[in-house]
Amino acid sequence: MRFILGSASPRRKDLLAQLGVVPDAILPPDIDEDPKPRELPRPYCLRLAREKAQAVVAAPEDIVLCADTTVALGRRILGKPRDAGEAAAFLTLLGGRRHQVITAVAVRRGDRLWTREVVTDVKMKRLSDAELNAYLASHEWDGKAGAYAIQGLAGAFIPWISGSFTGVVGLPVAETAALLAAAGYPLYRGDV
Ligand SMILES: Cc1cn([C@H]2C[C@H](O)[C@@H](COP(=O)(O)OP(=O)(O)OP(=O)(O)O)O2)c(=O)[nH]c1=O
Repeated sequence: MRFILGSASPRRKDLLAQLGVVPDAILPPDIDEDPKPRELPRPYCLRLAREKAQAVVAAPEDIVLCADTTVALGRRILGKPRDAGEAAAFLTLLGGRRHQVITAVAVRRGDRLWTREVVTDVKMKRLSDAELNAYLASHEWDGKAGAYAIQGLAGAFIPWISGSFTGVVGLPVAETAALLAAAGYPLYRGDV
């Protein structure tokens, strides 16, 4: 059995390391991440995690783990911003409100698939022009759903969350441990 991380995200690799899991291979899937017309954030996020896990080529005994993180403002999906202008628009929408960060995790072994979704409520303060401009200049928004990363400078904008911090960063470690155990990954055996 090999453990394959199907993700290009360095955060996901680091969060797995927190569980003592080191991938034998990293094979990021390349799927179309466009939402379907009128698709809601939770079904979208779960669909993407599933499609990522199905897209990774693996042997039947291998365990594949993929995830997707989506920022939802009501029914609206805020994906990864295309440029600084879109990042500014996202952060302006999120500031002064509560939103949800959904992370769906999919673990596949052969044709069996285990999934979990974790939803976290996040409150972001309204940003001043100086805060917004400094954040845009940092480029930390690049490649992040909703145009921010709670684990970096944007932590200063987030006074409150309810849910899973690791879920917001990209991989909820408690739920991931449970999925890996369900798939037969030898998590708590020191000899692997
Ligand atoms: C909201 C938020 C998102 N993110 C990141 C996690 C994800 O990497 C990214 C959302 O994009 P994803 O599409 O979930 O993941 P990815 O494209 O980075 O990697 P892959 O599909 O190969 O697994 O946003 C943070 O790092 N911190 C945060 O606070």
